[in-house]
Amino acid sequence: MFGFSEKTNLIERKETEYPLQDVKEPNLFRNLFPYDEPPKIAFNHRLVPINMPDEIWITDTTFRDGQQSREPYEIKHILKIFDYLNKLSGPKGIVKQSEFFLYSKKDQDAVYKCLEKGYEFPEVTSWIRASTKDFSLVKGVGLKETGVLVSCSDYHIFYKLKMTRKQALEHYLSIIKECIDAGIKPRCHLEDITRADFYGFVVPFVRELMKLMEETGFPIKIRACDTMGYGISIPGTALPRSVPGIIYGLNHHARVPSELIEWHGHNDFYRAVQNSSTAWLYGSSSVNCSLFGIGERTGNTPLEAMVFEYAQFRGTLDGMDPTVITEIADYYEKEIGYTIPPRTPFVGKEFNVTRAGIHADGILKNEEIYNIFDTNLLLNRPVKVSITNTSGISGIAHWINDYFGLKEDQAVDKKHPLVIKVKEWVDQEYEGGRVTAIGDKELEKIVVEYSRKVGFNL
Ligand SMILES: CC(C)C(=O)C(=O)O
Repeated sequence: MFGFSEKTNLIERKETEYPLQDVKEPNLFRNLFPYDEPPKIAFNHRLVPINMPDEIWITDTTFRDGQQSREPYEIKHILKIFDYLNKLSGPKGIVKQSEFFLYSKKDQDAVYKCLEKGYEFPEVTSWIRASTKDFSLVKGVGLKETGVLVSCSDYHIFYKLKMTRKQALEHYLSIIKECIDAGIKPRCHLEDITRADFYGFVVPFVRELMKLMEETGFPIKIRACDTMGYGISIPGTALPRSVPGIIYGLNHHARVPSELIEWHGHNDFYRAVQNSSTAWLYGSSSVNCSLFGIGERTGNTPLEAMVFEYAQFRGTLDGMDPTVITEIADYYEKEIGYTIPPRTPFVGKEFNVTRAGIHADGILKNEEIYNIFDTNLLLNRPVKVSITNTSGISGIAHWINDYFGLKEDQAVDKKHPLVIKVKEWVDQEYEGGRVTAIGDKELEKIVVEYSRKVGFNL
């Protein structure tokens, strides 16, 4: 790992108490969330130290948050995706866990079948309604950990639960105790933490959870859920929106060790990836993601993005095989029927496709000029040039070489008669009013036709 020294997660400090502030009226942070205007970002210029844990990892919510936002996967899909996650995770298990619903017989069957595979990673965990019956269900299925919803903003406490903060805190504690009594490790999903009163509710509540952890010896995970995507990663922003502030505060004021902190982000303001990286950087070991970011509304943090964030932070993929990401994308498109938006980083059809002639010219000289990394090696996706009116003669030469696999002596350059003929055809198309890109199959036909005319063997 670069630039981060060995350290303990919890620094020595004097005990500071954060009593619960049992307010009469909800604190809706109207200065930040006026509702009839876009939300606001406030700065208090407080900087907290970067504190990346010695171990970081990814957890998966494809089958929970991911599935709740789309039509359910068939069991065969779940099993195949689970295989892929295992393969991607590598021997070190960087994709550590995956969470599953247990509501229906189908959900439970999927869990049993994934467990039968006997994989160490990802570990199967559950997501349940917090009730005695559901805790015994988790136990019965043989899972060790479950997610429990403990919504923490006043939006949820006052308006959804219709409770006071004190009532909510007591209610949540009793549920978590029940979970522990049932012998299951709780993972507390602090829903809507980026709109919650951090010192008035979150810290006092999480302190109680940490006391319970000390008393019972049961690890209690704290998942910080940025339910509406309001989190801000910029240093010096004020709580409750500050991701560095939330992670630092959980770690140092609520005393949660890094390995028990997890960030769960949403992408409503395009910040999911950045916020998850920030969570890692400021002391959360775990970031919760879903494949292709499929999740409620605008989605979650894309898991594949965090594979590459991991590699960039750590300087190594640590055994993860990123070519599996391409296999998963193909599987989603061909077998599940999900269309990945073409410009999606790492997986969209166009993510490493260039159209502009000037870029194609660069690629022809040396592909590193316009490719983010060796996408062929790391993702099994060679850099591509797609032909339009702006592709130019170099773009056409690159397309022909790539499409027909022409290498070295065989490769055509921009002076080749075939390339010149095809370029004339492309120009005529656009001069004639064409506005669409030229598809691979269409161009293949034209190239084959002109190769005969110029006597070039493809
Ligand atoms: C339902 C909760 C836990 C969640 O997924 C979120 O807050 O985004």
